[in-house]
Amino acid sequence: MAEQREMKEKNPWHSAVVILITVLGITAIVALVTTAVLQNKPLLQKYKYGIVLDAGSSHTAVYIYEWPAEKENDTGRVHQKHICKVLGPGISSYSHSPELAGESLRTCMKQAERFVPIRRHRETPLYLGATAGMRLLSMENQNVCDQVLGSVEKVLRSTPFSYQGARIISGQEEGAFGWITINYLDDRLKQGSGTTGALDLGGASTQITFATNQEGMGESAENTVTFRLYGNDYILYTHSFLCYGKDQALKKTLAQQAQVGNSSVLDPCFNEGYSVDRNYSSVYSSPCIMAGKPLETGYSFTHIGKGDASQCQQAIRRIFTNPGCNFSRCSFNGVYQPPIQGPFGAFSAFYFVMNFLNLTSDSLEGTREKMERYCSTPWHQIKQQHPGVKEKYLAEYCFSGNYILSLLTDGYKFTSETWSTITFIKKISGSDAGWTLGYMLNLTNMIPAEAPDSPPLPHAGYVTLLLFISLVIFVIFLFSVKSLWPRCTTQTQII
Ligand SMILES: Nc1ccn([C@@H]2O[C@H](COP(=O)(O)OP(=O)(O)OP(=O)(O)O)[C@@H](O)[C@H]2O)c(=O)n1
Repeated sequence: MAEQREMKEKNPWHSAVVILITVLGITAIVALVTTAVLQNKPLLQKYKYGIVLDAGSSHTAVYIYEWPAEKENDTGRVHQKHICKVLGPGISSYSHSPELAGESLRTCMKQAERFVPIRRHRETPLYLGATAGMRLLSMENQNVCDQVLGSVEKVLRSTPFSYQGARIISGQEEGAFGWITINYLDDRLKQGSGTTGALDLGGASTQITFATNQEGMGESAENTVTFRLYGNDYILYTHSFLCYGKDQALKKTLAQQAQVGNSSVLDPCFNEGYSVDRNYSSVYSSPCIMAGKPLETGYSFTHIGKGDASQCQQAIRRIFTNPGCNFSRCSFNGVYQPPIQGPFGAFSAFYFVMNFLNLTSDSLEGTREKMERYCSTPWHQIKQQHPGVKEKYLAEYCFSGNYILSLLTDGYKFTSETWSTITFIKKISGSDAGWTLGYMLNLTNMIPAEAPDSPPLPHAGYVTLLLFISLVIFVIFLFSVKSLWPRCTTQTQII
């Protein structure tokens, strides 16, 4: 006790300073920890929304997208919240009663009102993009086409959303925005790493799009699209083949097998035992089949299945014309195509068909074999094996599988080696592969041309580092303070 008293007398501030430093230190640590915890606690996230209607040739789908309000430029942030499939056919099928085209959208638009919070309705952009069905209708009858667009516009304007327009998008846009969608969802754009090509098969058109090096792209300006995204330049090859979607390709194949006047058509692309009465006018009812269209198409015929995959592919090959290639290389119909550069994502009907036929992970040879087997299976057996599948789809799968084989190999020149670079996909990270997301990202400027500046550390890392460094400084400080009074401890220990 005497020594302690002696020490206090020697260092009158000792106890007070040590207590003060300890209190300040503890207070600082508590403050730092509290700040770190508060900064990192999950915030109540606010979301924004965008709606895109894909008015395709076979049907219309309404896509609702959602993204965190504060982080619009972060790759992969926008995701599909909901999809509503409009009942009935695509809007181009309402040419006889255009006003019903708009009416057909009402149910899905009501659904959209429920999926987007009311307070966001007014600011939610709403777009409609029509694809190949409307491209064909505009070729057939521009006036009716305008009436159909007017009818959908009227209904979309009556919704509480921010209507931004209904238009027919070009085949080039359809291809390029499909490419943006899959690469955005795969998080490849911000990384600036290699990209994935896009293969899209619809009912009335099909698109092929892939990034390629500059060499050779000067050959065909109409097949070139350039983008600068997140500070990276992309030169894309893209082509849309109108009339080569799978429904129009089926009509083309049937038309070139049918001879008007014949009462039956024996079709290798349909299963044996399949037999349906059709009218020739249904085959020729498209601007895609103008060539060879007879003046009188009022006859009917019986469409009979023969079930032969090899013969079917021969028939399909004849719809790809070969008028000569004016470029260094072509795909088909004299269209320029540089050497394919994979990997590729194949979506829409590419996926529906190959998924149904269980062909999403087979080699090219395996695919050919399975197609032979599928097509030679009698129709009654196919129906028995797939009782839940819509009969129209079921009947067409032999044709559709062979068409995909032929389009990819005879058309786009995929080989046994490059076949494995194709992945058949429906969704990526919960969002459908297709042009709609890319279209919205582009129109809302959500993908910047330059990479946004980002701090060197993420927020959580920054707070943790700050806390750690502060603790180290505090500990060093304590040790230094302790060493300022060596005699206190030494003297106490000696006694
Ligand atoms: N389960 C399904 C769903 C659709 N389909 C077929 O897939 C094609 C439709 O693909 P989609 O991408 O929806 O085409 P659309 O947008 O309607 O056509 P386009 O882009 O050419 O306008 C149609 O032939 C349809 O019969 C199919 O075979 N199986």
